Amino acid sequence: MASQSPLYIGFDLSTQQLKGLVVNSELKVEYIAKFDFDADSTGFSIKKGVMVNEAEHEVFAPVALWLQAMDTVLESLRKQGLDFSRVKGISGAGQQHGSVYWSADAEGLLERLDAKRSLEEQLPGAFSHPYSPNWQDSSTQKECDEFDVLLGSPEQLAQATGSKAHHRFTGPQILRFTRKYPEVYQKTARISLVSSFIASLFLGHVAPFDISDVCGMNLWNIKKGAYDEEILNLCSGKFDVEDLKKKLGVVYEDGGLHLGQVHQYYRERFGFSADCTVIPATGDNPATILALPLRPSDAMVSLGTSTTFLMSTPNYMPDPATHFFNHPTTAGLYMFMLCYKNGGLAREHVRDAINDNLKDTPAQPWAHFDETALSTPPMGQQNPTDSMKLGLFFPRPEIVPNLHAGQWRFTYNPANGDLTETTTGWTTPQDEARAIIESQMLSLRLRSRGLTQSPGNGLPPQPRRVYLVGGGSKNKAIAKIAGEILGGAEGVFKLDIGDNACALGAAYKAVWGIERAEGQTFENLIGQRWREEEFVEKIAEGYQEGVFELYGKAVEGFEAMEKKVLEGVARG
Ligand SMILES: Nc1ncnc2c1ncn2[C@@H]1O[C@H](COP(=O)(O)OP(=O)(O)O)[C@@H](O)[C@H]1O
Ligand SMILES: O=C(CO)[C@@H](O)[C@H](O)COP(=O)(O)O
Repeated sequence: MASQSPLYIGFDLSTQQLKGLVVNSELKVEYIAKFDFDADSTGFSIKKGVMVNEAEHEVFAPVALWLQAMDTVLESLRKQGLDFSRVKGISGAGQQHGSVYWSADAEGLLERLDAKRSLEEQLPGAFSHPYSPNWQDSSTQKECDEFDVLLGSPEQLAQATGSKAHHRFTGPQILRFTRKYPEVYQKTARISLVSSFIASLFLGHVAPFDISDVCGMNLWNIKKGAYDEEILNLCSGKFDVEDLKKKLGVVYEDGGLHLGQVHQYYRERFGFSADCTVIPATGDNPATILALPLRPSDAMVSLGTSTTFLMSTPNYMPDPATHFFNHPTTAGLYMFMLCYKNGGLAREHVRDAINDNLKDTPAQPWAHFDETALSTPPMGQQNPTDSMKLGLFFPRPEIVPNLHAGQWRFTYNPANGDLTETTTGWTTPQDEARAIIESQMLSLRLRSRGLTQSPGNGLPPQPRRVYLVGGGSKNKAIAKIAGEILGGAEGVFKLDIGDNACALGAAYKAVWGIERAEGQTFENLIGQRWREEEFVEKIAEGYQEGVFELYGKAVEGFEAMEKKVLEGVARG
């Protein structure tokens, strides 16, 4: 007899793909389906999941693409044999900050979904605007300046909302939308985040924002646990602030809240049962920290399209250089985050340059990149007295630090502090394989050092463990260099489910939302069911005496290099 034990689905709607991942109550993965936006979609002029308007620094994605993806992922799960009637809970993870603009017809269209037709066929009329601004967008400098001065300074905005103003954050994006598309804004009935958009599809009506993902808007006052009225007032532009509040909707504190039963459409079309419950979907980064029982001393590095550095902490210490979010499940905890726009795609540029230079693209496209990175000594120093090679590699405008696109190469002598912008001594592109990984990891170490402590035994401050997740976590060369720079008293680890961490975290959120006992925390429930030896794998050494300290010196040079580049840009 077929098993009737419960199953839970986590969707991950990220920049380049939609995944659906199904786990059982024992946290074991049973099914995975993936829709790659570039490779699998039809009818959209996208590249790497997005469209670009260079003239205005806009980056956006067609919402209908995500409907096509959802139709296909559900079909694929059906074809794999998933018995949807066993699914008791659905949650999701959405690329953060993106906004979806629903029309006045949306609620009716969602409510009346016809099981004989796909979502893509039925929902185009549900959107007042066909595109969702993407987190890589940098069109909102003017709006960010207005947000940053509103409460007095970027520091004060960060105190209130967890972050200073950022181009991609939804508040500045909405303000720009009111200016660029005033008529469309007026006709917009509701605004969703990508996370609440996923929940809305399954509920059959517009879902509330999630308590963690709402912190990616620059609108939510984290300490007050409410929208910041003054900021909302700015965000509504020339329009009525009360109307904006209606568009945004209420926010509930409980990340495991039962939002409602899955809509009839999914029962009829796929065979979901009537007691399948929708749990709030959260951001892809908050969902990533739910993929394991993360301890405050651990760090996660997500190597997706963006690179992000994540920690779970009870200390709310906002700073304009970093982000704090409410923890997606546990009141009193926060997620600390650094986010880099030039992550996976910037590494791919160097990878492609190396393959072009060798006139060879191997079946495993990263093979030459990895070999080159590993055969280059730390910071390109053939001898300890050589200068270190340090660089910044930003094919797109960067978030950390806020810099325009460009490449900068330096040499740094730690003995006398001599720092020179030069390409002399650099062999391009070979030296860049190691240099780009080092550049990304040194920036993480520089900006997270205030949060790390000594793990004991006289070791310098560093994470207990570094977990790598996202597409790049498959790469052992990156893992090795990450361990040398970031440390990790116990080593560098990756999850057994490879690059599906955020879909997994979303599925675990659904397990917790449905199966938790009264008052049981996420950490407690997942911790009890967690099988360390099955679920994680050590992929590289962490702390190595000597090289960690050498990179400590490189951090000083890296900090000085960034300062010099920023000063140069400010001078024009
Ligand atoms: N073997 C590999 N080595 C390094 N990077 C990789 C490898 N495989 C995939 N990637 C990177 O992973 C990125 C996609 O990561 P993923 O987490 O799936 O993306 P997202 O969640 O942002 O849509 C790609 O841009 C690619 O650069
Ligand atoms: O903007 C951020 C976080 O602030 C990005 O991390 C997005 O959330 C997209 O993530 P990926 O598609 O790279 O996973």
